[in-house]
Amino acid sequence: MVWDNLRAHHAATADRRFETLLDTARADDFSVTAGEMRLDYAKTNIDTTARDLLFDLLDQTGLAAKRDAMFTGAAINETEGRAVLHTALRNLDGGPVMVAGQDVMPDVLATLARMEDFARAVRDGSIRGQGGKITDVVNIGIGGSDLGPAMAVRALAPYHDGPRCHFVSNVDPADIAGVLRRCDPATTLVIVASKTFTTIETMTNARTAQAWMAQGVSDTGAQFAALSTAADKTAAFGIDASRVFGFADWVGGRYSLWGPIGLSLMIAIGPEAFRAFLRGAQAMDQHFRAADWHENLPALLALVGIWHHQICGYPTRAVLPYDNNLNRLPAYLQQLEMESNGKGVAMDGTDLAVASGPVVWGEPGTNGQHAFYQLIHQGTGIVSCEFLIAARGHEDALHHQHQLLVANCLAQSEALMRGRDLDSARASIADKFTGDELDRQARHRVFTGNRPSVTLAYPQLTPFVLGQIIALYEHRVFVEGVVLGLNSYDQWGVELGKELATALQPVVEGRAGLDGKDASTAALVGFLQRHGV
Ligand SMILES: O=P(O)(O)OC[C@H]1O[C@](O)(CO)[C@@H](O)[C@@H]1O
Repeated sequence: MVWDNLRAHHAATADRRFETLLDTARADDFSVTAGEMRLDYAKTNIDTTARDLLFDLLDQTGLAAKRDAMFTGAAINETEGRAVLHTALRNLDGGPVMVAGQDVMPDVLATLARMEDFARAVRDGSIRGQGGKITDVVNIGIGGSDLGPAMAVRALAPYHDGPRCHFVSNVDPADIAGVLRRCDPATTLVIVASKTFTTIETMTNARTAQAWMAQGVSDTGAQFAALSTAADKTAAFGIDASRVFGFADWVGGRYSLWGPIGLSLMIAIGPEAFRAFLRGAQAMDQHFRAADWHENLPALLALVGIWHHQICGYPTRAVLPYDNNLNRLPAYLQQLEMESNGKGVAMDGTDLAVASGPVVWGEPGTNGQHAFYQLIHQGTGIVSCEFLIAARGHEDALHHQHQLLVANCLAQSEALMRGRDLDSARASIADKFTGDELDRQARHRVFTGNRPSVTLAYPQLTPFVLGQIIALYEHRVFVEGVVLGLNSYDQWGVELGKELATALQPVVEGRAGLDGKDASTAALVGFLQRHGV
């Protein structure tokens, strides 16, 4: 019923120019400030009727109760029978969080303290490589065991005062070979990051790194650490328990940056800055739990997303950070959002009644402006855009460049909204063309406008603010998942490809025949074999 009402309201208002709604009152009403961040969603076609209906969706799905169930350790990941408690990893005050009758916080805080001791020792040289102080850290992991720390180390580059950090994820040997070539085994720490410690890409790369390390040092294990839930497997790999940082199955891979998977980040920026990062996320958790939906950043961001994708039917969402250090954020959010909400089956096993989550993509501004913004402004489809912008960068001496960056960010959302009509297009080139040619040329310069965007603004990309931003997106994914009625915390959709790859490996290597393979795959294997695979 609410969905129908939303669709009907969209149909009735779709042709309206939403710019006409915009005045000072709307700019204030359709933006929310929480902590240090401001989310502006005034440049959308959402009006108060649409917004009220969207709030009805939240009530209809019982969001408040489901949110509380998540924070208090209920097994809301129903297909795997697990709690979802990445929030416990940043519960720095240590108030009890119960899972199956047991408080998980003592273990969480003890692991955090062990990570801090380890990170400090690597940073100050009391844990050394066999050739001296650790100069390089190589994190080997994939998916959530890579994207989070890789994104955050990049994002917090201005705070990076520890050893160099490298990230190896792809099973393509070009990835690890390129990194190891730049490192000295005698002063490198290899961190094998894998929740399961079975992921074939990670384990293959870890063995390659082990062999590389053996060429340079006598005790390879002494320069390895592991981040995993599987203590038996890390021991079998030869990593001493004192260098293994474990976590529980209630931390999903794509939500794991806050705990041991964040070790490379902690080594890079130091334990104090890492705590500030956790505190930022914790502040967002507290906001999400306490704020009324009208003032609730994650809820509002989720509702804007639902309006644009499930109601308006815009197929993709572009994340456009005007913050170069967030250049891995779109990739990080691709996993967070698409692995969480890219599902066609509802929690109860029935087909999803509405569209699953959107395609998420993006690049930092201003680079994207000179690449794909053409389509965003004049393509036949509409892309909902999400801009991120800091008031200040970290390059004080170049603040004028930062101001130019800000101007570009604001100009884009304005251009998307306003567009340029035929008359102004004509006027802009009236000195160059006349008659029919003027008309023809002018049409190419028309921007339809009326294209929506939201802007997330913050003072500066500090560890605290980054923590807030990432937790905001995590909770947005949660809200969207609840409203869509699916389980955001499993990822069965990645399994089939893994199984088939395992079966195809001996075929590719020529140790097994092509029996049962389809004609296209067989022909491709044949081509690659003839060319030396
Ligand atoms: O940390 P692991 O167990 O190696 O898994 C890596 C990634 O693989 C996935 O399970 C998907 O294949 C992700 O969800 C996860 O982040």
